[in-house]
Amino acid sequence: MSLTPRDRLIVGLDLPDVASAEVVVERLGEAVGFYKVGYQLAYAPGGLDFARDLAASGRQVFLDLKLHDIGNTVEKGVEAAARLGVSMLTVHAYPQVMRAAVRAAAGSGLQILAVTVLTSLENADLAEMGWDGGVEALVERRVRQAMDAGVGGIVASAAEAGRVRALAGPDAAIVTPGIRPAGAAAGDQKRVVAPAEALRNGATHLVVARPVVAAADPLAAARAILAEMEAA
Ligand SMILES: O=C(O)c1cc(=O)[nH]c(=O)n1[C@@H]1O[C@H](COP(=O)(O)O)[C@@H](O)[C@H]1O
Repeated sequence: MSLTPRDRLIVGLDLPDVASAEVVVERLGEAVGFYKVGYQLAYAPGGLDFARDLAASGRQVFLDLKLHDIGNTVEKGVEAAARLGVSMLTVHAYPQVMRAAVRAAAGSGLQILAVTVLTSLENADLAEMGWDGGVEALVERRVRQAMDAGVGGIVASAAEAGRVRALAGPDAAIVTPGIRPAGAAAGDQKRVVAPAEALRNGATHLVVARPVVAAADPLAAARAILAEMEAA
């Protein structure tokens, strides 16, 4: 079954509290059916209950907690997240972490996504962290390790989506943040790609937060992105 732009657009609810998130979800109405709840909202009072209720209301929810801890802690955390009824959960793409997450999610319907190299990083940032091989080589290494661990989806920049597809095979989800429509401010993102180009590169899902939730008219912003995706 082929996915529509509406199935592929994930709006990041990077907002300070549940009340603000409810306003945005209400305004976006039927136009958007897939939301991401990340640090800011998840750690706000009621944030995880909101994620659970949003999933129960029929929306798909991507819980973006980017777990990275010892295996036992990751396992227990993933088991608890699976009980919220969300569709996707991120972990950092370290082999031990990914294996623990995949083990814990087995049979639950929760898809584990491996965050390869954050879209806010470029080669100089990786060198500062002790990796001199550059972004592409590190993404490739982590995609291979993610597939070995049995992870179902990859988070990377859409700039690397073609390479990710070649390594991850036909079934993996390729979830790409750092999406910027023409003219939108990059902010702290360094590896940015426009919506249509991201799809052409092979991304299965586009994660967009500020260009929608910080827009004066979030519905108009989301519709413009969906139209661009439709034209891809
Ligand atoms: O895992 C993520 O969702 C993620 C991974 C990554 O490499 N880069 C990245 O920006 N994200 C998230 O995607 C969203 C992008 O937000 P905007 O830059 O406002 O569109 C944020 O909520 C980030 O936490």
